[in-house]
Amino acid sequence: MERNIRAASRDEVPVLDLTPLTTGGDITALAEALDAACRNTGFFYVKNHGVPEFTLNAVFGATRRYFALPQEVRDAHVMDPVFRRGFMPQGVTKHPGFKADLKESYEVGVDLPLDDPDVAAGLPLHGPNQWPEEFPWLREAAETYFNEMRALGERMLRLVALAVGMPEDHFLQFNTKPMVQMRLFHYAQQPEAAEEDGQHGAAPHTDYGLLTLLAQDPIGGLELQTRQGEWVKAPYIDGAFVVNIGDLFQRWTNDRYFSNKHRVVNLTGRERYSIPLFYNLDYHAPVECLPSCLAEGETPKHAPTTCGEYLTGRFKAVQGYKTKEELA
Ligand SMILES: O=C(O)CCC(=O)C(=O)O
Ligand SMILES: [Fe+2]
Repeated sequence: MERNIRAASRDEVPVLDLTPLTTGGDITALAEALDAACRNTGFFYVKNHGVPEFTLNAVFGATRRYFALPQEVRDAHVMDPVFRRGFMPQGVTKHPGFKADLKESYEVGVDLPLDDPDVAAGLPLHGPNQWPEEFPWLREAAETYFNEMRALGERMLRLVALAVGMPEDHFLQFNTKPMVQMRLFHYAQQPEAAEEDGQHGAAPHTDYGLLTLLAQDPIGGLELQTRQGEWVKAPYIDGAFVVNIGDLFQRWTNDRYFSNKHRVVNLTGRERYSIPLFYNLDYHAPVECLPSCLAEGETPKHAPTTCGEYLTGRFKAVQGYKTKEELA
């Protein structure tokens, strides 16, 4: 069924050409365009981002292949509760006020060995990835794509720092062991009645972190809320990523940028696949109003926190996450 929702306009979700960032050129104008997009919906596309097309195609191919495996096979790779890497079955993600999301995922992060001091100390969400030995193609494609996207996220840190009026290397100070999370998603076709029933592919939510870099599937399905509160579709643009900002970025900017709600509804009659990468900073990175975002006479709207504390809190609220101590 076609949904009676209009597509976002190019003003609402502009396309930014990252060529100057990719080639080491002058990024001032790009930072201004990003600032304008983030003051509006907080959603934009990026093209000429430097991530090779074959790497993207390979990870989508592996994702389709993985989710075509029998459920029992995937259940054998179910994520470990402490590090949260591996297969996350349908039903785990549940946003307050909605039924559990219909999607299932494979969870990947920054791969840290067990003897890493932060892992050994039990720092939440830090640890090794989990790979099914019998399917080396999954690891191969996912790691290659993760590394490319992590590098893109890191390049974009310069851009977002300039956009908010900070020195270009501001966020790079807190980028030693960033809490980057990638999710390979599979959305089954959703029954039409599900949405009225409070169930979605992904229920309306805001993202938690700094930047989300999303590879969409050509069938579409992502919808976002404009600043006026209208739901619009995020069209598929070949070769471009959808980028949006999350709650942490809203806090850094004292709400100059807004972490906008979005959702996924898949009424296409087809399977949908998507791959978001959530770019965040180090666990202990301070999250408080940036000096450049506090106008005279203004006060910070949010209490200071850290990247890791905030993310851990959101994971607890939405995905039933428990820390190592809580599990013990
Ligand atoms: O699958 C998508 O297109 C978006 C997923 C999403 O919003 C999320 O995982 O935060
Ligand atoms: Fe999201």
